[in-house]
Amino acid sequence: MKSLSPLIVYKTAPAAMGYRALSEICGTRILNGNITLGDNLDQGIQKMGEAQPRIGFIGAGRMATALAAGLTTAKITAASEIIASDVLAEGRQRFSDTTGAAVTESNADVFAAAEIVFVAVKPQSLPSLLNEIQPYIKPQHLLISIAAGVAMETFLEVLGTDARLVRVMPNTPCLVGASASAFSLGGAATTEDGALVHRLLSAVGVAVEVPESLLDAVTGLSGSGPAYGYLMIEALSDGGVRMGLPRDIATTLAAQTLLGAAKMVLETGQHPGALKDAVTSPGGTTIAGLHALENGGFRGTVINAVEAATRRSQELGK
Ligand SMILES: NC(=O)C1=CN([C@@H]2O[C@H](COP(=O)(O)OP(=O)(O)OC[C@H]3O[C@@H](n4cnc5c(N)ncnc54)[C@H](OP(=O)(O)O)[C@@H]3O)[C@@H](O)[C@H]2O)C=CC1
Ligand SMILES: O=C(O)[C@@H]1CCC=N1
Repeated sequence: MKSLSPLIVYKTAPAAMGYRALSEICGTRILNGNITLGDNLDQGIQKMGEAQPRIGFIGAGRMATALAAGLTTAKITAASEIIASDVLAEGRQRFSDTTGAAVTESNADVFAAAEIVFVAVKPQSLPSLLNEIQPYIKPQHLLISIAAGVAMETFLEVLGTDARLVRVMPNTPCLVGASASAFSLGGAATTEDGALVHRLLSAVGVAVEVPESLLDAVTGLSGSGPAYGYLMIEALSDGGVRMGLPRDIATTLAAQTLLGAAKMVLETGQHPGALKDAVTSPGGTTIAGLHALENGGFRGTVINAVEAATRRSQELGK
């Protein structure tokens, strides 16, 4: 048996996976604050080197929780390989209850334990946060900002252009493996970093790389978009209730109808207009409903929504 401090294990493990992962492989006991590892330490360290680096979240709010839960459900990483910090006790509690992962009050703990660090605080909290975390960022860290609107230039002004930085705009359906994300590489991020981010995001949905100049538009469309979808589902359900359907049946039919329409677009590759035409019989029910939507300015309203959210994203970065 060998006895090592947690720090030594971190330094020994090639991918800094953390001693909990190593302990799962080797079998350990904790004695007087030291970890006692089994004889198969070398084998354990080798397995850790082949595995996914540990993932940290600064800010354990709604988006971080959805991402962490989605990643563990997708089995891209284990809950034991995730750590999150938050200034709010209730945020930490919700994160650990939902994901089973470790939480801490200390942002420094996250950088000590993880190689991939998601910055998941609100854009307004970023200026002070960046100054706080600047000393913790080492060459082994890959930083992933999910903050709406905040350009990578703002990060790099504080952190230096040597920082490996990726900006991502995810959305909350990553919780159920159905997110739509876009990302851009910045700073000293490598193509391997881009491949890693693509792999993580693809595990919880669809991921595309775009120039950073398009990320505000992505925010206005898919970052905020789940809320537009929920509004549409709620409104459809209200319509069904108005026409006499029980609420639970109306909501199920509304949600499944939008899910089905989305799958038809993604899986048939047909234009949404052609799919709409296939539902619309001459003189039938659908054209009556579509006419009412067009009279209400449906398309213009949705376009305005994406434009307004994009403009707000641009403002948040200033
Ligand atoms: N929610 C969404 O659907 C999406 C959100 N995003 C982006 O993700 C980021 C997080 O959003 P969301 O999860 O909704 O926000 P939340 O407010 O739910 O989570 C952020 C958490 O970080 C905490 N926090 C603030 N400052 C610090 C700090 N210095 N150290 C540690 N924790 C801190 C906040 O506490 P406190 O409340 O006290 O500030 C809060 O608990 C935002 O930048 C947003 O633009 C991107 C895509 C979609
Ligand atoms: O509302 C917001 O600002 C965040 C960014 C995208 C979705 N939610």
